[in-house]
Amino acid sequence: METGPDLPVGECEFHDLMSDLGAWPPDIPDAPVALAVSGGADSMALAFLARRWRRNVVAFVVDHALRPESAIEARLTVERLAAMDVPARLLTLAPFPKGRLQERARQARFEALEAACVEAGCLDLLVAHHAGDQDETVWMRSLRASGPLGLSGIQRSAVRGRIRLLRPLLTLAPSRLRLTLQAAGLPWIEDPSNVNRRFERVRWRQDLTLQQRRDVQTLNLTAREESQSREAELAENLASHAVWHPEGWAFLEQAGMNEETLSALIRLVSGKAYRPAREAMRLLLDKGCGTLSGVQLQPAGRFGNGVILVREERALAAPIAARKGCVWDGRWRLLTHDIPADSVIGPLGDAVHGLDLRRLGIPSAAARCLPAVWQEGRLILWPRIGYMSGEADFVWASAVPVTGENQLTT
Ligand SMILES: Nc1ncnc2c1ncn2[C@@H]1O[C@H](COP(=O)(O)OP(=O)(O)OP(=O)(O)O)[C@@H](O)[C@H]1O
Repeated sequence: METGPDLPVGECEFHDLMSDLGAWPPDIPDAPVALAVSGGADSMALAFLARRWRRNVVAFVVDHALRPESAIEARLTVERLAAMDVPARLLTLAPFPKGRLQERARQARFEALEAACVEAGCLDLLVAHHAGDQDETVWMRSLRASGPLGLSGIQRSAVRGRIRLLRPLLTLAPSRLRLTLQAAGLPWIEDPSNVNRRFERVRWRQDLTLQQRRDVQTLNLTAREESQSREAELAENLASHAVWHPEGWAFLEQAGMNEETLSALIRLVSGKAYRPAREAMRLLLDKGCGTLSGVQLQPAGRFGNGVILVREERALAAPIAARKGCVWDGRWRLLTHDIPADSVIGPLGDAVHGLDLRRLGIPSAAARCLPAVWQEGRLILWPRIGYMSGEADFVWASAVPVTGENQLTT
């Protein structure tokens, strides 16, 4: 976090922060930049600054519908944004199942924001994490003995699903965001959970001393340097020794086998957002084959001198109702229109016996986990993926790219 004088964030300063994030396409109505705005001070300041930086922005306000007053607050935020000349859309979430509420709410919020961005033609979504959030995150991860990747903290830029998440305020102290709004005479909503000490983050927010914040910033800087060089090594190793196949499996040459590469490929093939635990990863590497995180590692056999990584059939998600745009098993998005009602997306499974897998060059275990459209237990649409000429278009839709998480230096 900066230690300079507490001043409102200026227009030029914000311009520079946005330029640091890369080149921006023209400021045209067809490609607005999206803003995630909760109505709190941080994201309202983001909206204020972003609108002065660019004409064409669009804000999305998510109502989680978890508290009785949330609908009123969300509408108020939409009105406040409109008064700032920021067009805003309200996204109200459907009720979600009980348990792991915070995690589920975050996931559902992201899915709604991503879908809204795609619909509005936005490639980039700005969120309002700031330097305080970064300190607390890194501090909590250090308490859990995270490695360099964890300690490198919240990323300033990250590809998530179909959009890029950008955090232009990540180096700014939250006090400066409030000052920015105060100087402009703009209101915001105080969320009571932001001061509820039941949450670990809130306790650290209130209790971290200045010295602890400084220490954690140093830790963060070192970790980021280290993960950037690891990331470069990983990219090089992948480029030299790994092959990604569009049917959702990977080949890794023996010469490229190491913990970092395997762990990145396992995350990719599993479709999950997180890498496997380090200890389990090491055990798997020692054994050279086995299953981890819903991925099966096996000798490559006819595919070459190395291993292949395929999705583990037993770990597949249950079938889901087939609708255009939906994602099954965290990996495959269905793009086809005109899907019969009451059909589901599920694995090809035994139906692979109807395929010439040798000619297609797909391991049987990988083919069994490919998506297909089923109706009353009958396969009605084969997948059209890679070299397979089926009728249903599926595209790979895992949440996180295999590498490139630390592509920006901050
Ligand atoms: N309900 C929401 N609608 C839209 N965007 C949201 C919502 N909640 C959070 N965000 C976005 O995600 C970022 C991080 O979320 P987090 O929960 O840490 O923020 P917050 O404390 O709830 O809100 P704020 O950052 O606005 O004070 C926010 O800065 C905002 O950009």
